[in-house]
Amino acid sequence: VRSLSALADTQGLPAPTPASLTFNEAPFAESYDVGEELGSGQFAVVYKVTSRKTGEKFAAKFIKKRRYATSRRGVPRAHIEREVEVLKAVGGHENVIQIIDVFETGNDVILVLELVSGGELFDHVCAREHLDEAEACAFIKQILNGIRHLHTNYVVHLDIKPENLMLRKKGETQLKLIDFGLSRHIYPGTPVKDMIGTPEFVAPEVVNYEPLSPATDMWALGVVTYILLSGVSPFLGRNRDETFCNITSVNYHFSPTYFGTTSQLAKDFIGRLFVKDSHSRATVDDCLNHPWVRGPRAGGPSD
Ligand SMILES: COc1cc(-c2ccc3ncc(-c4cccc([C@@H](O)NCCN(C)C)c4)n3n2)ccc1O
Repeated sequence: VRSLSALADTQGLPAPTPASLTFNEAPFAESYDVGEELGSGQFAVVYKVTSRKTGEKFAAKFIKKRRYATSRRGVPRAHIEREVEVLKAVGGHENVIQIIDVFETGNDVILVLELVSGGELFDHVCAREHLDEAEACAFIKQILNGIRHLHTNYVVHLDIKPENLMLRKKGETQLKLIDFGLSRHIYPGTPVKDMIGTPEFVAPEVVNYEPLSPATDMWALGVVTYILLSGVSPFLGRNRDETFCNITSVNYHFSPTYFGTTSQLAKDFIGRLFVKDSHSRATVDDCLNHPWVRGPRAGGPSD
């Protein structure tokens, strides 16, 4: 049996990184001063930090390590290593957050990341209720470029939603995809199944515990597009079960109340993503070539 690396070489796939990663064990406090808390999740806290050497500002995501295999607290090391591997594989794209360094302490793994200060796209949309088509299309094009970079590197994000899309700077429109905590490498021919993601954004294959793929991200992009244009969520029900039922039955509508002035092209773009069969769903390249995205007055209503 050839090694995974040799097999990867013949298929032109990126060679898998070694079984386990080692992280910088130099004291974090020797390199960075910790500033304000920016936000927190179930097992992670994000702080603004300052390089003691250069004075440059970064974000530092402190991920609580799971101490025992039987514990429900903290993140298993394999999941942390997977997130670091993915971030290293996709860094360097203008629409994807860049990892700078990784440290490890007794309780945490600390990801040092480029700092973005423009806030979440979610808040930007909420402040306006919804966006006009040209602004929504401009954001969607950036997200598509970021997703194309991921998918070209066999990475699937698996948690695309407005909260995980942040504006690089206040008053600017450049977006960065963050939070790769659920992301993973998925190679052709290696089925991956998992029940993960945020309910209102997950694709039918997630609900049905069927193989995940880059198409799973494309469904979520359809939900993001629908929300940017209308301010409402297409499949959200009164509870989780109703939401899942709406998703598996592809039960959505373009209500005139919210889509009365939306172009047919925009609705067609969304419709190509809300396709139950993941193999028939539009790919990131199909979307980048869609007339709504590429149109003569790209981003403006074209009908
Ligand atoms: C790489 O993974 C992540 C990166 C970041 C990240 C990276 C750069 C950066 N600059 C500023 C911030 C920031 C600013 C305010 C709040 C938060 C965060 O706690 N909430 C972001 C969205 N949330 C739903 C993940 C993060 N971040 N957050 C946040 C969560 C992650 O899981």
